[in-house]
Amino acid sequence: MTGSRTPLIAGNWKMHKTIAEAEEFIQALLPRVFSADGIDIGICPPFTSLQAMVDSARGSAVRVYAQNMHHADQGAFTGEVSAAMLSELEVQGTILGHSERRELFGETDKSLALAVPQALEAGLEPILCVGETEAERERGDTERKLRHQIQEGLAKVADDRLADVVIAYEPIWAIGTGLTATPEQAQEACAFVRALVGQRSQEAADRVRILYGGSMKPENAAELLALPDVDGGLVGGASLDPEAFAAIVEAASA
Ligand SMILES: O=C[C@H](O)COP(=O)(O)O
Repeated sequence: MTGSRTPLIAGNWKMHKTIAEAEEFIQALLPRVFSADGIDIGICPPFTSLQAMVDSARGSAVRVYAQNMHHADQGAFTGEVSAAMLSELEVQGTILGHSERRELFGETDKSLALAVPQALEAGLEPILCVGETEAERERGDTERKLRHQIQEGLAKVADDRLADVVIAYEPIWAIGTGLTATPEQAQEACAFVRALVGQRSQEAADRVRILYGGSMKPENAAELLALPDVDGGLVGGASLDPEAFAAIVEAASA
């Protein structure tokens, strides 16, 4: 992290927590992060808990993000929600292109290229996820994959809006596996992502926030968050527990 970029620690709950469980979580989290200064804290609950979390977190340091959004204004897209529907809820933003969405629900770079500017236009902060599989890393294709995902995903974003996108580097082999990228691997990939943004605009590259995601937990957070090109974390499993999540926020404040 560098002093010029505000760190963001965002918890992606995936398909976990009912409204009652989400309420219990936020009531336990708020006093634990009360004094976290200069850190943006985000939670990304399922759609069903968004309104309740926005209401409960109002006035606190915690911002609420959705986990997904469709790129169209409206239409026959059963099960999807639009940017306008999310901004009406007063959420801060939304995750886009999580590897689980890409792998299990067929999301493509092409559809994400439409969703990212759509979110920005609606006043939402997109968290665009990118990352390589284990096989891609083993055959030396990490940079090629990241280049493709970043170039395509940001293709329709104007240069002067690039820094309003948050990018999450999540090596797929580290998600939910307990395997974490080494600090060298995380730094190398995040620096590469920043350089890709720099090919469009150096100013944006200096300002854009790049998160690391993949088995981040209290035990490894400080080391990862100290890396110069890692500006925060997109936390899965460890974000389900208020104590563990608060400890990661604490590591970002150190
Ligand atoms: O969005 C979060 C990531 O998929 C990381 O999940 P994880 O921390 O459970 O590995």
